[in-house]
This record gives sequence, structure tokens and C-alpha cells, in this order.
Amino acid sequence: MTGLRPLIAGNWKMNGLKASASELGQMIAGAGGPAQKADLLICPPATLVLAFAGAVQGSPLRIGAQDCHPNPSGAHTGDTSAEMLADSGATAIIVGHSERRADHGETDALVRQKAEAAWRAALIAIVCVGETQDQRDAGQTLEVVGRQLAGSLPDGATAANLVVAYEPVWAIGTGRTPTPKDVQDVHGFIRDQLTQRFSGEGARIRILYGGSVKPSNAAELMAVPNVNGALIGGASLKATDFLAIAGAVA
Ligand SMILES: O=C[C@H](O)COP(=O)(O)O
Repeated sequence: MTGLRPLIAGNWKMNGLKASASELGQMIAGAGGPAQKADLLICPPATLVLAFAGAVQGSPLRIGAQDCHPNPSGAHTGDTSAEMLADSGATAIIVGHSERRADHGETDALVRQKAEAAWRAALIAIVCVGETQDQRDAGQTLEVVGRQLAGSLPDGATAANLVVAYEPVWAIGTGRTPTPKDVQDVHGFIRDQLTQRFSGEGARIRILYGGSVKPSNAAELMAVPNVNGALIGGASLKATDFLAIAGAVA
């Protein structure tokens, strides 16, 4: 950590039904324990944002979303705008997750528009970047991450409106993680990019690590310089694991 309050964010991806409110209830119940060292955010599927946002009222937990359309409204069947998510009680939106980049062909330019949409709705944009296995093997990690940052981050980022998540694609859902040294190198690079572009604000924007974070590796990963929290997939579906990870921050 670099003195920034950590953010532990859970991305439930396409998982969760109304009955999952009981898991959320356990998170709320445990949020006052060791987990209170971090800001806590759960990003359920859009279908649950409204109900979950109501459920967390009065607790330290916040609710976010996983994607948004760039436009505030209009003829876009099946899409959801940032304004709709804000209206449902979301406080943040994940944009540019590698699964959306891969499954929906999202470009850096589109991700940037989505981040701007989140800001237009007064929400935090959590912008994801990360290299594939092939890119890593070719020694292109920093080049890829640098290009994604340059293309995906809008001008005007502040510590209050932007979080960056570094998620190596090959580490997502695989049980594999980079070494702490590798994480340190990439997060240090991201920090440099942020400070070059956003000056003093860039030093205070939180940089999350994501990819197979679990209770057993959280303390080691969260202790790496310039790691200011985690974006957690699978392990965020279980309250005990999510809270244990939050409790492991330095
Ligand atoms: O957004 C979360 C990431 O894709 C990480 O997922 P994972 O923790 O299941 O590897």
C-alpha cells in the first residue's frame, strides 16, 4: 500500500439470484470486523443492483455495476445506462473488463466512453487493463498495459472518480497469479503513467490487482507497493472469503 485506503471490490460476473441476498447479508454482518480496514464494494449483475443497494443501506458496503452503455438513454435494446445504475443505487461501474473486451469486442475508445458515462452519472469508473498470456510470453506486458491506459482513461481523472484494476487475463479464474515482483513492476508502471498524466491526482488513484485473489494469497499480494486493493471474481461470491481477503489488507 502507499498510504491510500484500500478498496476491496467483488465482481460477481454473471452469477447471483435474489437468494444471493443471504450471502450479501453475511457480508454486511461481517463488514465491521477486520474488513473495515478497506472500502468494500460488491458488483452484482445488473438485475440485483437495486435490491442490493437497498440492503446495504446503513452498512459500510457499497454496490457497483459491471458495465454500462456510453449513452444516458435511447434506442439500445438490452443495454443499461450509467444513469440507470446510479438511479438503482450503484456508486461505481467496472468498465473494460477483459471478459467484455473479449466477448463483446470492446475497444479502448469504447471503454473510455463508458468511463466518461460513469462520471457523467457521478459514479466511480473502475477501468480494467491487463495482458493476455501470449502478450506476456512475448514480453509485451507493459506495452499492452500502457496502450490500454492511454486509450481507456479519459482526461480529468481524479482519485475520487477513477480506480484502475490490473488484471492479467491469464490469471483470471485460473488459480495462477503473477509473482509479487511482477505485480510490483506492473503496478509501479501504472503509477508512473497515472502521475505523468494526472499529476498529483495520479499519485492518489487506487490501483487494484485482480486475478485469482483468494484468502491464502491476499496478504502477500496486498502488501506489494502500489497495490491499493483487489478486484475479486470467484472468491467474492462467498462472504467468508470476501471478508477474509478484506481483512488481509496491510
Ligand atoms: O473481475 C475480477 C477478475 O476477473 C478476477 O476473477 P477471479 O478472482 O475469479 O480470478
